Amino acid sequence: SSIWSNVEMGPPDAILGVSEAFKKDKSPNKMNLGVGAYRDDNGKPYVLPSVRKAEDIIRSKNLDKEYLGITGLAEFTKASAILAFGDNCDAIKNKRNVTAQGISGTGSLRIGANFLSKFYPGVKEVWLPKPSWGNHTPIFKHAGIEVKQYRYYDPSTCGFDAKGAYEDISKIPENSIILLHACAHNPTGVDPKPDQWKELSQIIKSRKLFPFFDMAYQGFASGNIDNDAAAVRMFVNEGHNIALAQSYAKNMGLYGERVGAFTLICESEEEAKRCESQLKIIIRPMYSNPPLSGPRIASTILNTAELRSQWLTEVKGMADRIITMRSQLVENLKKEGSSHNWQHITDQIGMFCFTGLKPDQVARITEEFSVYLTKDGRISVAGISSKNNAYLAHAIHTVSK
Ligand SMILES: Cc1ncc(COP(=O)(O)O)c(CN[C@](O)(C(=O)O)[C@@H](O)C(=O)O)c1O
Repeated sequence: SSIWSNVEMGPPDAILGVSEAFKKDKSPNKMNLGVGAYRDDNGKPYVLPSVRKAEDIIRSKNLDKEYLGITGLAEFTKASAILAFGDNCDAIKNKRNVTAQGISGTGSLRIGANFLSKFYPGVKEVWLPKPSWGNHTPIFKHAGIEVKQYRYYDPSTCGFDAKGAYEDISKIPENSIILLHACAHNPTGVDPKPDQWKELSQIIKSRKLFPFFDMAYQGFASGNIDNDAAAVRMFVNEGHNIALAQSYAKNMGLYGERVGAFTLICESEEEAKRCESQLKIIIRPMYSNPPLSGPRIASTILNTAELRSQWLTEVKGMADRIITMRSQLVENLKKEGSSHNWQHITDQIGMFCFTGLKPDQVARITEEFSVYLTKDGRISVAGISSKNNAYLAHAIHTVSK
């Protein structure tokens, strides 16, 4: 028998597999509402003009292609920490942060998970919201951290299960790790309100839990980078020394450039230096040093005043288009005569909408209308345009009446 005869065919990725099926569909009305990637109102991928301008600036500098250091491009990681924590964050001013460039959000989560697996002195279990981004579980498991869940989503309201979350988090064993989506929760689009974040901060402090924030949509959720980072900043101000994974895939449209950062807020600059040295020892045998071109783009945008403000209008433009698609979809569902309450479609925020469609309704809408979405009923709102919004409303109404 051949050397790999024991290797079984694995299942397609729950999210990326939807795009593969979409590509095979010949229907002229097909809609890909699977992967969380922004499309403009013509359904086309969108390269931000500020990104194109940054590329022109970089090209004119004729830079070399030398290796970056293990923790990446310093002008990128410094700017990334300021974007996340704000200009007047004491922890950043006192250099209590270690910020390393990661391979987008996934890679930043992964080096963080590996660091925690090796050095976290508490309970090596991470508590994810139920449901969470599908990739969170294998990222932590592959790093040797067990995964548990706390109640987060209430199917009866398609909203935040505050009571359930508070109850479950109050029972998490002390010194465990808790993962929090900073904004635009994936897959539900449901975010706690500011007063609910305050309550979560209190409970998490009382249980001595270690907060690991995943911020993959800063600016993309509300259209405002400060609003979207409010929970992260409030936690740091309340004294939590958090970990943070950032992604620039969505808010700068740098998907395939793989631009991200991992931050650890430490007790002191001296502790940050020790943690940085160990983070480098983890990264070096993993991929040695991170990619060059993406962080140069992000750093040029973040560190060039007029490009930064142009970028802010562009990311708000993306957020606004998504918000418009949500309200148009609710309007069109009303026009279809749907008797359901679709308020959650506009209450939810960010890239995704948890429609509440059941697996059999998801199967039907794909089969009969070539609308592609994940089995859990999550749709990527960016896949909707003013041209196919009514079609989608008709399809949803037909399978849900
Ligand atoms: C909460 C969350 N965290 C991290 C990431 C990582 O993203 P990246 O490594 O590309 O920076 C995603 C992307 N999730 C998806 O948008 C999605 O759920 O469709 C998609 O890109 C994916 O990879 O699944 C995410 O939704």
